[in-house]
Amino acid sequence: MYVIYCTYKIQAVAGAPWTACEGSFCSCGLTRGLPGSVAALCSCMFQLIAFSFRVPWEFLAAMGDEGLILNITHSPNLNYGKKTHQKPHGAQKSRGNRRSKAVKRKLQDAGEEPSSKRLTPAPVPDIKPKPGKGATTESSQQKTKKKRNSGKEKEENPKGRSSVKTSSLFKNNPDIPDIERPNVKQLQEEVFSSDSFADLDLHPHLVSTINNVLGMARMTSVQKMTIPALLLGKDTMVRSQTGSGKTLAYGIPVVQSLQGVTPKIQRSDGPYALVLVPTRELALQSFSTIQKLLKPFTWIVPGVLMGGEKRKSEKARLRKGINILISTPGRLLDHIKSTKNIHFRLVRWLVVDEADRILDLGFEKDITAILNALNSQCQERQNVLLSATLNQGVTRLADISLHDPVSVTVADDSPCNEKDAVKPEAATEEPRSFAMPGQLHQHAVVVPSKLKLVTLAAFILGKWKCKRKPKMIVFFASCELVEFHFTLFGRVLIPQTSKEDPALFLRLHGNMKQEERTEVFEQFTQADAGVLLCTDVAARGLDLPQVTWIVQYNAPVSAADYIHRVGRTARLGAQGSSLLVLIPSEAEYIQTLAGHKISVSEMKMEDVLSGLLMEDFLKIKRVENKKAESSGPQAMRERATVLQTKFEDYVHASPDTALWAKKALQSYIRSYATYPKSMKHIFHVRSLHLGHVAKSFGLRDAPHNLSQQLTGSLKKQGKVKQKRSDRQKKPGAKQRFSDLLRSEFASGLSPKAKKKLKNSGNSEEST
Ligand SMILES: Nc1ncnc2c1ncn2[C@@H]1O[C@H](COP(=O)(O)OP(=O)(O)OP(=O)(O)O)[C@@H](O)[C@H]1O
Repeated sequence: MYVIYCTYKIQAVAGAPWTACEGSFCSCGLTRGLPGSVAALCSCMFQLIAFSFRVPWEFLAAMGDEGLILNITHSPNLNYGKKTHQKPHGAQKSRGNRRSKAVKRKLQDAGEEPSSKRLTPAPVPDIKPKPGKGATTESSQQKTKKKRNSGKEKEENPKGRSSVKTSSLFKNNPDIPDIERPNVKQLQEEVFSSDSFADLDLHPHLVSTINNVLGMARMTSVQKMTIPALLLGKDTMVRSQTGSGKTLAYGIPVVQSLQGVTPKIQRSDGPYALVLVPTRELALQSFSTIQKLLKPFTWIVPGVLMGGEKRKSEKARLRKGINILISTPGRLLDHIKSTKNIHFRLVRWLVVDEADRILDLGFEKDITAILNALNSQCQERQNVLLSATLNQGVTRLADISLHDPVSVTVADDSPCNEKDAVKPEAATEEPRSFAMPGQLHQHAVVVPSKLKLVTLAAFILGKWKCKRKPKMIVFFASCELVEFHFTLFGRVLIPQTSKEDPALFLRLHGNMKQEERTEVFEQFTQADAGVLLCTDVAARGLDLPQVTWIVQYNAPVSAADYIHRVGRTARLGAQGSSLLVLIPSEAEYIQTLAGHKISVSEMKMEDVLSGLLMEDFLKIKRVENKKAESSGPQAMRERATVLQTKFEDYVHASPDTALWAKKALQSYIRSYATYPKSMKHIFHVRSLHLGHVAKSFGLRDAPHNLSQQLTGSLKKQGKVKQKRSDRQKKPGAKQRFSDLLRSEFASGLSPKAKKKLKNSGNSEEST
């Protein structure tokens, strides 16, 4: 009775949980090796002795902390500089430790880091793929854990130190490797030529439209080289840097040739020119440029066909007649198969813009079918292929579509540049180097996974504080990732930016309805500042004016994609900057880029995070007149931790939001699995630390079973592959699984499109 009384007293006096005292004594080795109940009894006795001899509670608590078994709420927080205590030898075999070892094992199974300060070692819930189930699956144990955790996060300790405990953001991170930056001389192009459009043999009304409606006087280099070749009737392959004016390079000759057709073109004649582009937004943009050029030639009717629009209204427009038809390949093929009125008898031009991308997406079959339909109805035709990154795939397309082509390449690819270039193995995949805009300042920042989310947020907030607000595009690997960050930033960051001028976040991806996509595209085009979160759907061809920053939060799958993404800024001689975010295991990617003559300079993570020092909402409130530090590495780390805690609080506010974050994490892992073989030595799922990656989704723990679920699905796919190969040779199931998961092109497909995708590997982009 006395023992119980004293124990009760200790608890009452010190407010300590019984288990904590037990932990303290167990950890100091006095009860080592004793069976559980005996150890507990002995612990009581030790407490009794401690109480009788007035052993200070701090001492007991310190012992408990040394043991690192159970959390006693006295420990100071944000102790970044302080070394962690070593576990006393005796603690190894204590009951508490035995239990924590099992938990560690479980967590390690799920990819979680073994955390020494975990409060309740309950396993975190599995990802439930079915929406809405999350709310019912949380066990009471987890709820208890959450309750305790949230108490821990918010607490202010009596010594006046703030307690931001959840995010040990700056501990246990891998070292950031020194970035070796090879001496790379990028390929450069002269953007403008000295020649004017009036120097060409064009219709005077066309020249005045270019000068007065489009406001252009001088030709760009690519226009100077391409337009004359096309006016001579040659098939042409055009490669020049992003934002160099390739649209007009083909648009002007097409309009010039069609306005001179005699007798005059009738709307009901149907198509004279066919322009194929990979995405809907690019279709709209190209349509708008052609429409402007046609201003003085009102009898020539342009039109656009693209996925997401109503087929019925497109059929009606086709019936009335479209003379310059701009389309995504899938939708055109759709009409070829199902629309009676479509014919190509009079087609004189075939233009394939972003030709390499169209083939990347697996449209080769569609393109071949379109070419067959064209060839069967018209023989005399001029063909043009264009891209900033023409590759071997396009050479194949050129073989089947071009006759004796002229090749236009603006960049000075002289051998003298070659000696500086580094050629890693991966470069053999894409043997050519491509020109980059000269005024583009490219940076890369290497950030541990745990800090990735706060670093991105810090970067956006830091730029938003600048005098000139940025117009920024942030690229992600999938629709789910775009949605996740759009919502998270909208909820956590927007309320904190100034009331008069809140950050404008927009998002664009393939899972959105077409009307919404078009609206966002137009809104961002017109905006002076804002942050567009998007997938690669916005990477190609889009001419969004005055974009100042490109951020690649997830590395692209190829150097070509890198070039097109960064090519959304620094267009036509303007200034622009880009930032590539990499985790330490991905740092080698910088050398791969160097192999393609792409030179990036390093930006330090600390410099990005220091942007948080300007954010008052991240100041830590301290009690007892202790002033929070407002500068220096410690203050920067504190604020990063506060921001991370805000993200975590939002994510863990309900089971639904937690489930939503887990799904985003899952999408990230899946997208990671789709990097091509040649890049797997850098981007391999195995090199990801799930526990750390989870932090970048505001999750406090790696979802249990995530890795099993993923390998499970791959194994399942593997079995399907095995069965298939028994029956017939088909493209690998794993490959198709990868294709399905890849970027936004794989998600949100209509059942019909999914079936199509299964059969041919095509994307919904063109349908
Ligand atoms: N001669 C010119 N003078 C001034 N501006 C021009 C000229 N030619 C094109 N532009 C403008 O340059 C911008 C980029 O043109 P465009 O989109 O055709 O580039 P691009 O080479 O197709 O880029 P990408 O490879 O990214 O698709 C557009 O805003 C266009 O209006």
